[in-house]
Amino acid sequence: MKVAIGSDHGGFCLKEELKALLAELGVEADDFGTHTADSVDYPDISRQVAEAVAKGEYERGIIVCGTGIGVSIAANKINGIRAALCNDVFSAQMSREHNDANILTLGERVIGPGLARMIVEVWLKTAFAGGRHACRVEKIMALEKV
Ligand SMILES: O=C(CO)[C@H](O)[C@H](O)[C@H](O)COP(=O)(O)O
Repeated sequence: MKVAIGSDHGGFCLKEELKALLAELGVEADDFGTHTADSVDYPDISRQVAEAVAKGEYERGIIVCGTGIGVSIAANKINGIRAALCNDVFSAQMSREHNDANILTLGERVIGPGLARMIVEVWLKTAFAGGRHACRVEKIMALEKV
C-alpha cells in the first residue's frame, strides 16, 4: 500500500512520528510536508494530499493538524475523498469498515503519539466491510453531483 502523509505546523511532530511508524510497518509513504515547525496554512497541505489520493496516485492518505478538524474539512472538499477524523481506535476501525475512508486525519494537540500509532495501525489494516455499507458509501459519493 502507498500512503501520502502531510501536516501543518500543528501536526508536524506527530507526522514525523507516524512516518517512522510507517517505515517500521514496511508501508511506502511520501511526505507532502510541511517540513518544519514554521506556521503554514493547513488547507494547502490537505489539498495536496487529498488530490494525490483522489487521482489514485496513493491508496490512502494521513493528514495531521492541531485538532484534525481543519484538514478533514478541507480534504472532504475534494471529489473522491472520504476523510475521517479519528482520535480514537474504535472510530478508526469503523471509518474503514463502514465508510471506506481513504484519508485519516488526526489531531496532534488532542492525542498522544502512542494512541496515534495504534489508530494508524488499525486504520491501515482494516478492510471495508462492503455489504449494506456499500450502497451507503455510494450515496455519499453521489452527493458530489448535487
Ligand atoms: O485546522 C486546525 C483546526 O481546525 C488545526 O488545529 C490547525 O493546526 C490550527 O488551527 C493551527 O493553529 P495555530 O494557532 O496557527 O497554530
